[in-house]
This record gives sequence, structure tokens and C-alpha cells, in this order.
Amino acid sequence: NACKLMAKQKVALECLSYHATASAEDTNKLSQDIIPSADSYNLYSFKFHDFDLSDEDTCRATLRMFLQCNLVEKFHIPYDVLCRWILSVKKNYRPVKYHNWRHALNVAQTMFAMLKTGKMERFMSDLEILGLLVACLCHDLDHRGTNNAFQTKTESPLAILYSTSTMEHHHFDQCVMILNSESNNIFQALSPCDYKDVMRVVETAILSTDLAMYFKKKSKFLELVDNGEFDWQSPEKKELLCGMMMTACDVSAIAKPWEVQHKVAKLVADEFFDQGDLEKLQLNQQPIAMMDREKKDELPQMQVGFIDMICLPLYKVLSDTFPWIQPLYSGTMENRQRWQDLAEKV
Ligand SMILES: CCCOc1ccc(S(=O)(=O)N2CCN(C)CC2)cc1-c1nc(CC)cc(=O)[nH]1
Ligand SMILES: [Zn+2]
Repeated sequence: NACKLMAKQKVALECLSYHATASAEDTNKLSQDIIPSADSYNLYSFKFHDFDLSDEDTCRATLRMFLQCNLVEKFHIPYDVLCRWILSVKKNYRPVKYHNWRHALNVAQTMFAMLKTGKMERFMSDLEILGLLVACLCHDLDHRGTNNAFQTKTESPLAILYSTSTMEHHHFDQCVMILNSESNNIFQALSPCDYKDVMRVVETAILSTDLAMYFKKKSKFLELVDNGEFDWQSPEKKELLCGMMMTACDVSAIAKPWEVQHKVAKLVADEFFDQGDLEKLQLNQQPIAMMDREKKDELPQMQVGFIDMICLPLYKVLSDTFPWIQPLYSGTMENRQRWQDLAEKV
């Protein structure tokens, strides 16, 4: 009957989450580790990259960010639960070329740098800081290297579950699955009210990483800035600001030193081209230029378009209000020149 079916599904889900979470061995190892300083990982810098970090280093760097924000003390997060949760999050990223664990770490580090070096933490409550870091680390969980349009075109189960912001809803689902797994709930000590509030921050932050939603958000945000709004404390203004910060972190590879941006852009392109190949072979469809490896010569020009259409307007409006994140704007301008030079060469 329905009851038994529900019970079976619940058991199946628990079994699934058991296999998707960190092992006791890995958890114990990480919880015994010495955690190097934030400076030794260059965590305060907008020029941070993960190329020289081992997988163990990425977990220690993540722990260091939580410790630096005093989140373990403030929210009584048991240290072994935090270690297990970080390892479970890392385990639930697939080894795709770009939307993998390393991307999530880089996005979280940019959020950390915006809060600390960018001095934005003064506008955020401790709960929002906790929610934003967690959202960054979880925002692309279980990404398959294909975008929302591809889910719809292939009528994937995810697109049947969620017709809009398909992948972003799935990323949030995965985040909830991990938190609901045995001894992985870093929010376990929060009051019911704080739990509800932090989950709301995490959900809106993850859903706001759908670039299709960005354009809507940007015009609303510009309106507020033009009206000289500076009290970011009203709930809907705060949600809007958190959404803009999430996009700023999500695309922040565009602002990194040229050597880093160039390497990361290749990872992005390779993942896009893999989807284009799937669309040609599996769907017998012509992919959009961005995903067509036959049009890789157009890549520099596309990057200039990406910078002009999405990145610069975003970093401009944010750095007008929060001047200490200006390095994201100037880093992007420098890369614009590099991509422009390459576009003119072809
Ligand atoms: C590097 C390979 C080419 O990469 C791009 C090509 C075109 C555009 S686009 O702004 O014109 N636009 C975006 C919205 N789509 C729906 C339509 C196309 C963006 C990128 C790009 N995206 C990211 C975010 C994943 C990172 C990055 O570095 N570059
Ligand atoms: Zn992302």
C-alpha cells in the first residue's frame, strides 16, 4: 500500500545518502589535521587560485574559512560534523571539467574575500554569512556538465521535476539531502527559527545562481542603488544583495590574473564543447556557438561579450556601493583587454 511504498522510498533515500556521504576514515583524518592559516592559503585575496592545492588542502582551506568567520563557535557546529559535511559536499560533485568541487571552492573563497577583504561582512548577520558560505560550497552540487536548456531538450528527469532553474533546484535538493544525512547536519544546534532562516538564505542564494535570473535581479538592484538605498537591512533588499553577491562569486574567475582566467576559460569551454558534442550526436541538433567546438575561434569575442553583458555591469554596481570589492572590477577590465587583443588577432 502507499504507506509501505513511502517507507521503501525513505529507506532507499537513506541508503542513497549513506553512499553519497563521507567515510568515517576520511572524516577522522580531516578532523585530526592541522589547519594552516588563511594567509598560507591566500584566502583573503581576490587573486586566489586552487591549482597548487591537493584535495586534502581544499578541505582544510574550507575548514579555515569557517574557523576564520567564527562560525563553529557562533553556531555550536560539532567539529567532526563540519569535517564530515565538507567531505560529503566534495564527494557529491562530479568530476566534470568545470562545474566540479574546485569551482565550488573558488566561489566560496571569493565570497570569503568579499566579506573580509571587501568589508561586506559588516552588512551581514552571522546567520547570513553562514548561509552564504554554505550556499557557495553547495551551489553546483551534482552538476552533470550540461545546462538547463539541455535538461529540457533531453526531457531529463530533472527537467520533469523542475521546469525553471532546473539545475539550481537540483543543487539545492542535493544540499538538503546531505544536511539530512546521518551526522552531516552542520545546522543541528540552531534554533528552529534560525534553522528556517538559514535554509531560506541558502535556498534563495543557490537559486539566484541561475544566470537567467540575473538580468531580472540586476535591474531591480540598479533601481534601489539609483534611489540611493543604503540600508540593506530590509529582507527583500538583503535577499537581492545576497543574490548579486552569489553571481559575483560564481563568475569571479573572469576577474582573476590572466594566467588563471585563461586556464579556467579553457575548462569552461571544454565542458561547453562536450555538451555541444552530445547535442550533435545524441540529439542531432546544431549547438549554440558557445558550445560548438567548430567555432572555438569565436571564443575570445564571446568572452568580451560575457564581460560587457554580465560581469562588468555587476561588478560596477556592486563596487559603487561597496568600494573595497573594486579589485573584481579592475581584474575583469584587465582580462577584457586580453580577450579583445586575442579577438582582433584571429
Ligand atoms: C569560455 C567559453 C565561452 O564562455 C562563454 C561564452 C558566451 C557567454 S555569454 O555571456 O555570451 N552567454 C551566457 C549566457 N548563455 C545563456 C548564453 C551565452 C558566456 C561564456 C562564459 N560563461 C561562463 C559562466 C559559466 C564563464 C566564462 O568564462 N564564459
Ligand atoms: Zn557555479
